[in-house]
Amino acid sequence: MHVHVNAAVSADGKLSSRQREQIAISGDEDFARMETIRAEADAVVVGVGTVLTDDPSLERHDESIGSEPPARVVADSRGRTPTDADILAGDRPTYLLVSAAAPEQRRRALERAGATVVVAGEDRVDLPEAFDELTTHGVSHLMVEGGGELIFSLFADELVDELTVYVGSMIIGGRGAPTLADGDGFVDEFPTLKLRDVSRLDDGVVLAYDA
Ligand SMILES: NC(=O)C1=CN([C@@H]2O[C@H](COP(=O)(O)OP(=O)(O)OC[C@H]3O[C@@H](n4cnc5c(N)ncnc54)[C@H](O)[C@@H]3O)[C@@H](O)[C@H]2O)C=CC1
Ligand SMILES: Nc1nc(O)c(N)c(N[C@@H]2O[C@H](COP(=O)(O)O)[C@@H](O)[C@H]2O)n1
Repeated sequence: MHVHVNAAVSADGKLSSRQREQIAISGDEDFARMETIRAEADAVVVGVGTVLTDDPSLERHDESIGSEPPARVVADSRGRTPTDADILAGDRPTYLLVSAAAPEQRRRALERAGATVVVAGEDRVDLPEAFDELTTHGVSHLMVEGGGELIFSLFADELVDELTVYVGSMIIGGRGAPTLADGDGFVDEFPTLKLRDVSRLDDGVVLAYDA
């Protein structure tokens, strides 16, 4: 499976503010670029932290791009996704990746709301195992939109093939504000990237890396 992480950060590396509400860091051109990456993907994944704060639809907003809208995926160890979340609306498949710690009642509620529940891992979603399961559902190109906890785990599990980051011209600040890769952080054996391209967009830059 090809895994492409795409996100937007402020000039000081934040995904959002300490209040964790959604902030438009991207301008119109970068949101359009994000749409083209969504259109190339078989599925788009976010962590449940992003579902709880942003309630994204992961819709293709511009229907002229691409043919088949991507499926939606949430990494959600305990099945905390609300059953009325936008990510469950409509007919496209939604895969809820949960761990064995997700209460049976929550799993059933999410299935009733239309999700396909994939169990992988004991206490936390085992991402390599869950992604293997997604390939059996036809997902060979996966876009990751965030947030920082999920992105860190993907680097820790060496699952990332490609990273594109829009760096917007604003400062958000705050030691508790999410960054591109949060989690426990690396103290050695830092993942290294190969810079492939740098381009100006809106009032910022897009950095494209191979991982
Ligand atoms: N600027 C941007 O491009 C984007 C910004 N965001 C922002 O990111 C913030 C949310 O990010 P986070 O709080 O970091 O949450 P997150 O979206 O990364 O979700 C983390 C949650 O995912 C679940 N999870 C299951 N298995 C996991 C695993 N193996 N590794 C890691 N997590 C796993 C856990 O319940 C964990 O708490 C929000 O403020 C949102 O607005 C989110 C997406 C894009
Ligand atoms: N690429 C990007 N730039 C920003 O400035 C952002 N705030 C985000 N946030 C993420 O975009 C997604 C929006 O989803 P919907 O269009 O509502 O489906 C979602 O993943 C946000 O967290 N991204």
